Amino acid sequence: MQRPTIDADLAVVGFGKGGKTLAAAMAGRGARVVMIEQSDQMYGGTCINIGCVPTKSLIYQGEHVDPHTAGEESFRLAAATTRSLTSLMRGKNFAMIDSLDAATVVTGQATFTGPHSLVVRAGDDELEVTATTIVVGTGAEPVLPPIPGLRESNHVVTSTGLLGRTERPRELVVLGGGYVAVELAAMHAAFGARVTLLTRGPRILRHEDDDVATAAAGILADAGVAIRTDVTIDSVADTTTDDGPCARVTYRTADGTTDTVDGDTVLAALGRRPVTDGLGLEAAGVRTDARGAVVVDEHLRTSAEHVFAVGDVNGGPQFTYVSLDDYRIVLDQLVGEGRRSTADRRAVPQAIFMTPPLARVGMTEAEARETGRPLRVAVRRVADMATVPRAKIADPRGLMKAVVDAETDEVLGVTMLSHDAHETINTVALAMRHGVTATRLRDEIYTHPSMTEALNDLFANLA
Ligand SMILES: Cc1cc2nc3c(=O)[nH]c(=O)nc-3n(C[C@H](O)[C@H](O)[C@H](O)COP(=O)(O)OP(=O)(O)OC[C@H]3O[C@@H](n4cnc5c(N)ncnc54)[C@H](O)[C@@H]3O)c2cc1C
Ligand SMILES: NC(=O)c1ccc[n+]([C@@H]2O[C@H](COP(=O)([O-])OP(=O)(O)OC[C@H]3O[C@@H](n4cnc5c(N)ncnc54)[C@H](O)[C@@H]3O)[C@@H](O)[C@H]2O)c1
Repeated sequence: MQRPTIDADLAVVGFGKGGKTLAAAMAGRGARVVMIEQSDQMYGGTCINIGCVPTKSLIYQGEHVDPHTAGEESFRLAAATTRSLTSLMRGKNFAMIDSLDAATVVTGQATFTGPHSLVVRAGDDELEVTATTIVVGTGAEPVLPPIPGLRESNHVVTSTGLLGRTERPRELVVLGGGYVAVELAAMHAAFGARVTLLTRGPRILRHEDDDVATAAAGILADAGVAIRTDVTIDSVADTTTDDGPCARVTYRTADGTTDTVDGDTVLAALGRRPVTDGLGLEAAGVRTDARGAVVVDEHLRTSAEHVFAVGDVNGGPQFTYVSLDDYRIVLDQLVGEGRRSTADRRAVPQAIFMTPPLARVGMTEAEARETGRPLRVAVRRVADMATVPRAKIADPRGLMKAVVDAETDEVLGVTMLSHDAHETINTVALAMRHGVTATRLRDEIYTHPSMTEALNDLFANLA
């Protein structure tokens, strides 16, 4: 029997930030758009359902735990609020596309069958979608390295499994020292879980300078996260102790000693890789690289002229706002002047939502030193900055760091581990993008009291 077919101007695979925004923009211009999403629990993509929104909701609520309520109960309430929030946003996202006359949302898993055709499967149902232009926005998924017992354990979860929990873990073991590991370790500690974090390098947050990562680790330790560095994870095995069923993680430390830690929950936060398996990209002539990422040019065009890839799947930085910028590039290709490109991206900021948050734009000091440029560097403890009284009341922890070219006065990078850092960093990023010098940032007028005014102090202390 022949499959039913829909013909469209644009087919988008994956309801993530870049894909959905493009689908809405194109359908709004009257193009016939088919938006394909494999799960009815994922309208809106990773960020809304299993990424930024649930983590940030739980982190925020963890920062405001009622001291009179037990941690488990606070967590239960926070999880329920978070679930309502993601469910509301999922519904709104579905409606945003579904309500457009020119758009059709199809729920099922898409696979390429030819350069311009996809089959979408949901159970026994199959639908063929043909389109002039196809955009792949299938995101990324957690990596589970071949550590013996990791996949087999009943207690190991990825961020998706952990964020789906309504009960707080009693003893959480976190494997990894990056974004997901730090955010979820800090959040669970704030709700009173016992948390142990195992990381393979000499410190967490391997992309940051030593002084910054050490300060962040100190804050996490004070918040109750036990951090073990230079660890090699040997195995995970399910067992039962006096506390009940759990997983035992066996690891080696730098001096070769073997140790173990038990957790009723073990979070594998060991990186995320692009989702391209089973997409049938070869049928469309779309190439992938060794990591499975779709290979794209600076306009996000793949090796097939009419197929684009946006978001995590194209191997770029894994952030929602980068996926959004990918949308702008593809829209410009489809209906604009075709000038916008990934090469335009400068000073893209990032933030890890521990408490206080850690945000950076541009280079670390270590990266800047590698360029061989003459540098001036300022490192200031927030507690020593006379200009941030509000932070002294709210949260005096952390430090700020600026790295500047000593000859040109160009700001090369700023790191903030401080109250409101995720907001303040955007001002610095904008300044860097528009060539505002360190001296100008030092002498600008900022509101008082605010964290931004700390820039007066930071840039006055370059040495
Ligand atoms: C725990 C966590 C916290 C995060 N926090 C932040 C944060 O605070 N800030 C930030 O900027 N970024 C954060 N990120 C990263 C951010 O979520 C991602 O970079 C972003 O969501 C990627 O969007 P995307 O457009 O690539 O697609 P995604 O949003 O990943 O969407 C891809 C969609 O494609 C669907 N799909 C896959 N294969 C198929 C198929 N064959 N057929 C049909 N549909 C398919 C999937 O179901 C999914 O819905 C976080 C990530 C995680 C995991
Ligand atoms: N606030 C945010 O913007 C935010 C929050 C969460 C996630 N994200 C995005 O999602 C991406 C994925 O997050 P993530 O934390 O999973 O990845 P990550 O790349 O940030 O960290 C991965 C960690 O796993 C460790 N690791 C990898 N393989 C290992 C192994 N075999 N043994 C031991 N350790 C190993 C690495 O050393 C690192 O510490 C991030 O890079 C980020 O782009 C962003």
